[in-house]
Amino acid sequence: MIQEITILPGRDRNGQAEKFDAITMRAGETISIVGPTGSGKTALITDIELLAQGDTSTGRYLLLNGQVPDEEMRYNPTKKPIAMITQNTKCFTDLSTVDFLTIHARARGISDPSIVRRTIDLANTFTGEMIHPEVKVTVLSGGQTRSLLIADAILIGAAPIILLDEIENAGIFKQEVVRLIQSTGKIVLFVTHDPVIALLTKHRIIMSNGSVQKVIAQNELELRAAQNLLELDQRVGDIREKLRAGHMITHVQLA
Ligand SMILES: Nc1ncnc2c1ncn2[C@@H]1O[C@H](COP(=O)(O)OP(=O)(O)OP(=O)(O)O)[C@@H](O)[C@H]1O
Repeated sequence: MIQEITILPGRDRNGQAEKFDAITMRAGETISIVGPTGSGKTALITDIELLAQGDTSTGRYLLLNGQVPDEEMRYNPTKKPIAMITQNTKCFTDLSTVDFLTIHARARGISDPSIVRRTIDLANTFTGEMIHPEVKVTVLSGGQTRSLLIADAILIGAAPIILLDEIENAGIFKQEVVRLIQSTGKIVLFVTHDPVIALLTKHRIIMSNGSVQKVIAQNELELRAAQNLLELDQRVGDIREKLRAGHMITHVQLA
């Protein structure tokens, strides 16, 4: 059982040693990774995905439960404790959504038949475009695919660590994702440019020039700011959904 994952420092893009001792993330924690374009966010999350052992461009090392992970954990997909979902993650299989989830649930030894419906229902709370159970996974939109895979990772997948790389950009209700994911007991990292996700996560890793600059813990003030931003974001989201559905906006909705 993975209780914690630790990042040990490597080098920045100029080859200088990173200035932190170790970052340990524990089960049930949400962490965002923020920073300007090109600051090394994807490189950091990729180090975690690969369970790097000084063998990537950053020279970082990863520990699981304080130990060097064994080769099986790194290279055997059935043992790997990490699921990564990016903007480019797609399902390549000629199956309907319901069949795809049924096979995954069977492979994971889950016998409760309601798991498939619950996973599709959960995915539909993350996306404004309803996923129909009989639709083929290959024809799902980008937002639907990410919603389905996140719901699948939460309810069916066994991976205790979930990495989400810039999921916010297409048709995803990200506040729902953060809210629901916080109660799963998993370690979840979001690479994000989105202030709502950044403020809702318990910790925030700040990147610059390929290195970790600091780690900020969520505080009361930021949590309140997040709530205000969330209300604003909700209103923007409502208007976005109306526009997507072809409606017109009245000044009352903008007030
Ligand atoms: N510590 C490092 N050492 C060497 N190269 C690095 C390091 N960190 C990042 N890089 C390289 O710098 C480039 C930009 O990094 P990366 O793609 O991770 O940035 P990003 O913050 O994810 O950017 P974006 O917001 O545009 O997605 C990549 O080619 C990456 O391999």
